[in-house]
Amino acid sequence: MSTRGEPMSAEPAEPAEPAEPAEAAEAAKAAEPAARPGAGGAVASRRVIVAWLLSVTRPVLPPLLASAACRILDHLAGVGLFALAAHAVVSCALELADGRQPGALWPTVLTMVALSLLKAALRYGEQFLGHLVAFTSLELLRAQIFSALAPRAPRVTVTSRSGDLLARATKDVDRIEVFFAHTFAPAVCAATVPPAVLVVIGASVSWWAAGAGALTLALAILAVPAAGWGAALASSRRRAAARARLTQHVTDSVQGLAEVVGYGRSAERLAQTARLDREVAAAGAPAALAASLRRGGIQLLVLAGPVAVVAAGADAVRAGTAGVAALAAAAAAVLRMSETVRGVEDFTAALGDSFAAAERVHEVVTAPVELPDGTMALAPAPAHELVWEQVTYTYPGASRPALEGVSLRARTGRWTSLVGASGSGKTTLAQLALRFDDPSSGRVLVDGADLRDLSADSLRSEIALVTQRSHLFRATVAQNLRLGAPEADDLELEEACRVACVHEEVLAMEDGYRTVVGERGATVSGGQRQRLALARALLMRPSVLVLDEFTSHLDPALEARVRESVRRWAAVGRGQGRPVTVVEVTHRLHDIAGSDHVVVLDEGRVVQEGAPAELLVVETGPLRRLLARES
Ligand SMILES: Nc1ncnc2c1ncn2[C@@H]1O[C@H](COP(=O)(O)OP(=O)(O)OP(=O)(O)O)[C@@H](O)[C@H]1O
Repeated sequence: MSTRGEPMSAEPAEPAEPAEPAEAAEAAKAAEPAARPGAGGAVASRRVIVAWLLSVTRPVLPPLLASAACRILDHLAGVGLFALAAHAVVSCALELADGRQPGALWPTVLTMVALSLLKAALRYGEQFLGHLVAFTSLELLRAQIFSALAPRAPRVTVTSRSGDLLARATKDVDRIEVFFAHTFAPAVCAATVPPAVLVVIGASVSWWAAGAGALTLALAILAVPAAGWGAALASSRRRAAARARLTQHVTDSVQGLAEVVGYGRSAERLAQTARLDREVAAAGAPAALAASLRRGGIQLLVLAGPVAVVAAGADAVRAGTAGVAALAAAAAAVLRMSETVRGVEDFTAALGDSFAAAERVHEVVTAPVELPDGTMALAPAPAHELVWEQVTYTYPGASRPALEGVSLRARTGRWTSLVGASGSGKTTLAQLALRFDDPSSGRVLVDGADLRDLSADSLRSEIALVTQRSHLFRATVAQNLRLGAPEADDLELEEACRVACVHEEVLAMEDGYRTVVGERGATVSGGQRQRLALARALLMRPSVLVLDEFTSHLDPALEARVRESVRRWAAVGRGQGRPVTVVEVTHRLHDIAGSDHVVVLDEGRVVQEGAPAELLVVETGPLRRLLARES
């Protein structure tokens, strides 16, 4: 429990400079590209990232190509407009200077109007198709993230920070939009429009003028954007990691709002948020500086381009092989290609962020599945036997095992209670039965089959887990109940709620079973949430029910009612005349009298087990010590 005066998180209270070791370690951990399974493996090379992003766009390749084609034609139309205008103006000026009446301008004006309309349509087409590609690709990316997380669930929730995963699935994915919407088409355009225009200039005006234009454009498109790219990418990576820490902190603060306010820590949390905000800004400063320098350099080259074209093409005019108006049109065309250059500059400035985000998402998508699904299906049965055989388990990153050499048996159709002091390993043992993770050594068996060999789907359709903190979604009561049994009808819903002793309370809610429970079940009481979670599990008609402190929020009278009701339900089970297997984790020792078998755990080991009647008469020993502590 946090007490006044101590900071609540690993992040220190203000002042934060210099960073404390704990904070530095935390920051380094967050900056690590692939700390845990939620993150993944090592950072992939840029080529791999680009290939992966392009592979994501495969289903949207036609609109992507169409968008690039629209941009190319749009830019060519822009160049044509500028060249036409420059040609017309200089021709008129020359004719006036010679004392002649300028020729009719309306064909030029009409052509320019037509080009402008075409340009507008092409621009709209490029934007529309580009964003269609981007949003479809982002949708595909999010689907990739969730399908990558699904086989790692629920382990990923044990080993990864939810705020970090949230940042990867939302903000990082959004940042990749730049790659899809603003990179491919500008890059293709920059690679095609200038060469095409320069060839026309070379053939119709002067190859020297074309060469001068090519030099300035090549420097503006290739050399300057590449300068400082490595440093900018490193800065973007640091900023992405800093943003993830900020998201983690804000998520934590919002989820723990009651504690933050209740313990008077609002100012401290705000100060920590402000510090993390400053870290984000500081991490991104080098990238911003590089972007400003690039912009200045490109601007200079873009303006130098027409001057260089005129200087290099002057000889052709003097030699009479090119006209002044044509040279002016060439200079205007090169000036107009600043739009093409700007496209490259824009995506270069944002690409660092986009790449850093893509790397973080790629880590999630390509992280190895640490719990490969088994191929055998667990055959449905009225009940199953669970066996933990010499199980040792250490949480990722933990220095000592939570369980050490635990062997125990939860017999078919019996009620087994796991008791022990806080931290003795009861929950870990229960979670291993649903394969939240694999034991570091030893095996967990269902009816003799190793969980590693069984498919997760078949396992989870037979075994249901009710925890003390079961999650309710922001959905109706009925939708929450149907999570594991979508086909259950209303009568079955009501029956499950009756067994969980919550039916009357649901009926009393504003819209009964259609009442929307707030995010994380915020609009129902802790006890109601527990009983709804119990009803949800019962609705699945499991043959093994794992109950982890499932009555911890209930008052003694209600708890006794619920327990009695669940015992009656368990005795009938799936209605095949045989009781289901129940494994219960409990602190409440007065409950164990109704169990068939009691296992006492201490510091990750089994220290006593037997029928309650045998254990309760023993005058000394672990259970007696626990009972003494309780009274
Ligand atoms: N995600 C985790 N990462 C690292 N260590 C963990 C994690 N979850 C639990 N532990 C540690 O594993 C040990 C066993 O925890 P477990 O939750 O299984 O105990 P428990 O007997 O169920 O405790 P309680 O009765 O308080 O719920 C404890 O030392 C705990 O600190």
